[in-house]
Amino acid sequence: MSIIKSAFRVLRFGSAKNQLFSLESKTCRAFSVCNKLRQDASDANASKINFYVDENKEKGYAILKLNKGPVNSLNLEFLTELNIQLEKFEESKEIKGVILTSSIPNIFSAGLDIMEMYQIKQDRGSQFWTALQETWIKLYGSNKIYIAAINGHSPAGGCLLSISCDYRIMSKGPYKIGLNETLLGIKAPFWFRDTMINTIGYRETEKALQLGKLYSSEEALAVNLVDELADSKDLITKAEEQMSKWCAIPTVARELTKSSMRRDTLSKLIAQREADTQSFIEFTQRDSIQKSLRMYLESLKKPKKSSA
Ligand SMILES: CCCCCCCCCC/C=C\CC(=O)SCCNC(=O)CCNC(=O)[C@H](O)C(C)(C)COP(=O)(O)OP(=O)(O)OC[C@H]1O[C@@H](n2cnc3c(N)ncnc32)[C@H](O)[C@@H]1OP(=O)(O)O
Repeated sequence: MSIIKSAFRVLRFGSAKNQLFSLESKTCRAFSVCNKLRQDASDANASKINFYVDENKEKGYAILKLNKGPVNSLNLEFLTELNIQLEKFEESKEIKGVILTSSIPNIFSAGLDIMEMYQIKQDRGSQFWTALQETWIKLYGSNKIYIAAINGHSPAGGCLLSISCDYRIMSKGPYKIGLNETLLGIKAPFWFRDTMINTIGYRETEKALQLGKLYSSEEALAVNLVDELADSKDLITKAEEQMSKWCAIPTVARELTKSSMRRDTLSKLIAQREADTQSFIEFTQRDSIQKSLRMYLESLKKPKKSSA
């Protein structure tokens, strides 16, 4: 059961009951829009393996490895598949927690697939944004323990995935993490911002978001964007050690505590999902934004200087 649902339970007889049930029904409507997409995604991607799941039911946790080459960029189909998997974890009685990592060396996730924002039709854009909202609500609102084992670069949407987890361990190395949206000419959505504030505090977020700052792993540790650094070869072992520690905490007390910390941030998006999607569509259709995205895409496609 998700944090949102348990929040409804806890407050069932309280004065917030009507407001929360209205939030829940809005959420359910938005989720049902995704049902057909889910079916399409599972049909279309039956032959592709965009992530691996390694479940250790004896120990009570799973390892989810993102595997969508070349850079785990998040497009509609990938997000839809991930949402199905997150739901399976949430419903599992055996799985208490999930280690989220990537099978692609040096890359955790390059964030949102920029092609989902560039010259995209309104319908697709709307489905894409709804799927992204759902991923965040499921991850940030999960009752399970999520530990991010960040094995490489984690910009923008990759950073959002990481900060939606409960604990972050990052590989030592020349990797970057942060919300760099302003460098693409766009403003980070309020729920990206709020998740960042909840992680590193207001002042640091204000600087980081305006500058589009990408932190090195050492800098990320210094501002609590990540909780721990590890040598690449030890990353998963360290994540498993941490997971055992979290799994040993009394479950209901931990879940209620997590829920109480995250409920307000989640409710803010849930109350205005449709308006947020409209803002995304309106914003990304602006000529100035399309121009910025085109320039950014071109800079990504430029041949890289040889290191030799
Ligand atoms: C009123 C307000 C309303 C709200 C408005 C909302 C507006 C939208 C808000 C959301 C915005 C942003 C969130 C995002 O996540 S945007 C994505 C940001 N990501 C990045 O900036 C990362 C870009 N990528 C990199 O920096 C590097 O690729 C890397 C991750 C460091 C890896 O480097 P590498 O050298 O190993 O690989 P590289 O050669 O660069 O890339 C390989 C190929 O992959 C393509 N690619 C990389 N990143 C992306 C991406 N994010 N989307 C799509 N494609 C990507 C790259 O172009 C290469 O392609 P090719 O092989 O040359 O064809």
